[in-house]
Amino acid sequence: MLSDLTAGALADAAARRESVSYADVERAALDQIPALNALEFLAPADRIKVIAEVKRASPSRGDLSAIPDPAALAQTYAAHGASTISVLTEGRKFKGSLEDLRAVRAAVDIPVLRKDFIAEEYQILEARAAGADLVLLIVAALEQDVLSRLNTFALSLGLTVLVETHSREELHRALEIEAALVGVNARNLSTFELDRDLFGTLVDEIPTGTIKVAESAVRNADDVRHYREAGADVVLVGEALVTSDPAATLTSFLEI
Ligand SMILES: O=C(O)c1ccccc1NCC(=O)[C@H](O)[C@H](O)COP(=O)(O)O
Repeated sequence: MLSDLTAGALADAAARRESVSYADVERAALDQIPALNALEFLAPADRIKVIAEVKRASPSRGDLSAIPDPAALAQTYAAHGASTISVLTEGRKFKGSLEDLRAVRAAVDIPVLRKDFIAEEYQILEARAAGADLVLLIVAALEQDVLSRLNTFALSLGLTVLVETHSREELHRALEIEAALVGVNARNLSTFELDRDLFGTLVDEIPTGTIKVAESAVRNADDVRHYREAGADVVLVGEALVTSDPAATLTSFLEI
């Protein structure tokens, strides 16, 4: 499944490249105002922080929410305490786009993450050109040399990298590239099963000073508490926000 998602994302990037060349997107990326330092926004604090996601649909859950105005949703998230906005830009299964990312970027003054299946430099340039401050790199989708190369490339553009892991081996690969922002995703990308305890089994191996993000499977405030008690600095939440009153739900998450 992950290889299909990545192959689809690469094919879509290749299609966009027909009209926007590498040189064009590089110029647009370098013309942007500097990226916000997401590590400052997500730094450990005496309360949990939330990366709030703009998520219309997913392979595991199908359609979640139409989200006619992603900018307005992002403004609601920001107004109710989100520290960063995640925008799913994958079009085939998640019904997202770079247009969503641009709209969100223009609407909020907190960091914006391009959440996609990134496997080449062109996609990172697209992210920066659209105003992203962070990109996601999924360890399971990348050979170690490619992970390292893309991480270095993203950092060179001033981006922050969220390095996503699903196992001890992947976590060690993330630490090998000295990731400053490490995510443990509860969703098994082959079976889509959720394991809220995975974060807790890996967290002790994440060094002090590294920001620890628990990704996926937050459905209510108890789940946020569970991740917080296990040691999460940040939770990344999609479905629970887009399928409810996002202001009330986010407020309840930040009260724990
Ligand atoms: O959400 C999916 O079904 C999915 C399937 C395959 C790869 C990635 C997938 N989701 C991306 C994410 O990581 C989540 O959108 C994010 O962590 C939020 O998860 P949730 O709060 O459970 O919606």
